[in-house]
Amino acid sequence: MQEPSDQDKQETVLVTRRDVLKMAGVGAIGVLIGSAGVGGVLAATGKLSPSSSKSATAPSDEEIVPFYGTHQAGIITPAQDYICLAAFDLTTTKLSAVKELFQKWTLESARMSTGEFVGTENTNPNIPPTDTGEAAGLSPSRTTITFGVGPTFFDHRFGLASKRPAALADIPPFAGDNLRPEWSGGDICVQVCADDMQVAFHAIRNLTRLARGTAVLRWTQEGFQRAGKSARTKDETPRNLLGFKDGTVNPDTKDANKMNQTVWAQSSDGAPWITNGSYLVVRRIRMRIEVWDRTILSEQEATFGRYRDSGAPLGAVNEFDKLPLDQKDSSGKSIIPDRSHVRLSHGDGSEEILRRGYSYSSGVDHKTGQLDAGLLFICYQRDPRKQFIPMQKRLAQSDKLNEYISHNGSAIFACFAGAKQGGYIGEGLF
Ligand SMILES: C=CC1=C(C)c2cc3[nH]c(cc4nc(cc5[nH]c(cc1n2)c(C)c5CCC(=O)O)C(CCC(=O)O)=C4C)c(C)c3C=C
Ligand SMILES: [Fe+2]
Repeated sequence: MQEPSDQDKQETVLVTRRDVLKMAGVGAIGVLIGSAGVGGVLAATGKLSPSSSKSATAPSDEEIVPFYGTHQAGIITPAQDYICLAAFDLTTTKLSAVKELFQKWTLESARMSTGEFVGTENTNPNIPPTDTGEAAGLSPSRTTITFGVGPTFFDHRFGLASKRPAALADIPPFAGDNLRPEWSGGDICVQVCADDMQVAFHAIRNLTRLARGTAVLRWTQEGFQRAGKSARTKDETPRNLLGFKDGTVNPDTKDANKMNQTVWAQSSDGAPWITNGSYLVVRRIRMRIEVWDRTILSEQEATFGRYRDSGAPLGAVNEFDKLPLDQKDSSGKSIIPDRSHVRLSHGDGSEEILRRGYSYSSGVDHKTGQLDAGLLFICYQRDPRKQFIPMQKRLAQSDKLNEYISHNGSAIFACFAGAKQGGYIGEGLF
């Protein structure tokens, strides 16, 4: 049999999305998609037989990350290639409106995660389409949409002050911070990750549209990790914009006990509604790329405490070797320098965070003519007071890397537990 051409494959997916539209008029779409997914819709429309719904032309299981579950997707999910991170401020003072927003966001996020359109009405010529359309024909791309609320969510406006968890601490100022309000804070955050930037953008755009009258965007930041297709090996650690492998040491997301110890908030932690959720800390960290590029290799490696090429710790051979923190050279100096990034971030090893960062490049800083590029540092944890905050305090004080970076955005959010089908994100709080 002749292999379908790329054009054929695209056509089939386009048909999928048009079929979804047509079926919306029948009113059975939610039930159908809830139980069968997009492949089921295709099958029901006769465009694909059920057995072919996992073919190259229909979204396969690998392209869909389930939205519903005990935990929100997008936290321990293996990182996708792209991120669109958005912080919103609420413009309403009615808690009922906030609750409705989360209900709408939940339903539509679940749909977008399977590659469906937002809403049901896209063909009536007399009204604007409910979906903005730019993701038509695109795969679900492992989209995950993750929601959280910041400390300001618990101020006087909604009567929720008593529900603010102690772990949702204000991030204290750190030495050298250069924070800007336009990249900091927010009542709500929405993290969209996907293997296609257009799909991620589509999600943020449509969620913003749904929030009209209730919340407005405060800031957004897009980021990238690497292009999945261009990575030589799927499991290779991605490199940051300073050229080093970044993400080598991270708690094992497949180890459920470890995740309960380090990432997921527990019922014993004090705020029932956040149980099975997690705390997100975001820092927008600009890199002084031009200065770094004039720095000799041995100094770059001493800055991180790792070799650039292999990613191995200085004094070791392989990327995943243990840090030889006690090893000294002939003059008695530590092989992993005292002020190196890995030594300081590692500390005594008792504080661990789940890093899920992305590189960003946001054009030129017109004041200096230099690139505004760096790391959108993202980490998840069970309690930032015991994890991110003490770690960043050490780094801010002495990290050699500080010569080459500047933290210009900061935010913290309590990310809800996952939702059950029929429920909604944030249900325990409202
Ligand atoms: C407060 C937490 C951290 C910030 C902020 C941070 C910024 C930052 N990191 C890199 C690059 C690398 N980080 C690496 C390791 C590493 N970093 C942190 C924490 C923060 N980093 C931790 C906990 C670790 C692991 C420490 C350990 O136990 O070994 C590495 C080495 C490779 C790796 O393990 O990923 C690199 C490279 C940049 C560029 C940056 C700010 C721009
Ligand atoms: Fe780091």
